[in-house]
Amino acid sequence: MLVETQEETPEIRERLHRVGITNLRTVARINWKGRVYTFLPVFEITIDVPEEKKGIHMSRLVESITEAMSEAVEEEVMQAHTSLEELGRCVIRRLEGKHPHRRAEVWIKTHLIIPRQTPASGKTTYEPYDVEVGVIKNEDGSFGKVLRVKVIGNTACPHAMANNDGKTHIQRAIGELEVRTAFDEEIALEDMIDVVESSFSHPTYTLLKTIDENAVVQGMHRNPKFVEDVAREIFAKAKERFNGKIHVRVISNESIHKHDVIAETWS
Ligand SMILES: Nc1nc2c(ncn2[C@@H]2O[C@H](COP(=O)(O)OP(=O)(O)OP(=O)(O)O)[C@@H](O)[C@H]2O)c(=O)[nH]1
Ligand SMILES: [Fe+2]
Repeated sequence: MLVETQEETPEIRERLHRVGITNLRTVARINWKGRVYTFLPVFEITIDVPEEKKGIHMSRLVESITEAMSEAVEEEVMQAHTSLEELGRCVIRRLEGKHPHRRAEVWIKTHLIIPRQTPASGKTTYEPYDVEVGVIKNEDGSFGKVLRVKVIGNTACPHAMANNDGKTHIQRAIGELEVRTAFDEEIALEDMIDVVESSFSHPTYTLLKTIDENAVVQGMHRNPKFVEDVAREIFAKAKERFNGKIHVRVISNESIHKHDVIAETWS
C-alpha cells in the first residue's frame, strides 16, 4: 500500500500559489491554419497548493501533458491542436480531472521557424524566433493568456552617425514583446514577430548572399535607431494592433561597450 505523503498536513501551513513541473521537454504538433507544425517545446505547469496539504501529486501534472500530447502525436489521431494556447488549455482541462486545484498555469516555450525572402536575391531563408505562450486558469474558472516573442534585429547608432560624417557603430539588438489578454482574443505570434522585426534598423537573416548583405548594410545606415526608438516603435505598433496589456523590452548588445543598453515600457 503506497503512502500518500502529499496528503499529510505540513508543519508550516502556508498556501503556495505555484507548485509543479518546469523544464519538461516534449514534442507537440499544432495545426496552425491548416498547416501542421511539429514543435519541441519546454513546458512549465503549476497549480496552487492549499495550506493543509504537504504536497501535490506531481506525476498527475506530467500525465496531463503526456495525454494531451498523445492526442496529437499518434498518426491515427490527427486532431493536432490548433494553437499553442489551445494545447495549453487542453492540458489544464485534463488536469482538472486528475488533481484538485483552484488556479493553474501552463507555459509553453518553443521556437517558431518562419520562411522569409532575403532582401536582394529573394532566396528563401528560415528564420528562428523564440516564442512563449502562457495559459492561466483563474480561481473563478476564467482563462487568460500571455503571448511572448523574442526577435533578433540590429541598431545603427544615430548619435555616432551625426558626429562622424555618417560613420557609426552597429550592433545586434533583441526585441521582446509580451501581450497579456483574454484567452479568446485572436492574436497570431507571427504578427507579434512582424511588429518587433519591422522596428529595428534592419531585420537580420540566416542566409545572406553578397547582394543581400549590401542591402542590409545600406538599409541599416538609412534607418539609424536608438534602443529607445526601437522600443517606442514596437510599443506604438503593438498598441495599435493588439488588444491587451503590452510589455516591450529591447536590449542592444552595444559593439562599443562591454555592457548592453536597454529600453523598456508597458501599458
Ligand atoms: N509534491 C512533491 N512531489 C515530489 C517531489 N519530489 C518528487 N516528487 C514526485 O512524487 C511523484 C510520485 O507521487 P505521485 O505523483 O502522487 O504518484 P502516485 O501516488 O503513484 O500517483 P497518483 O495515484 O496519481 O497519486 C513523483 O513523480 C515525483 O516526481 C516534491 O518535492 N514535492
Ligand atoms: Fe500520489
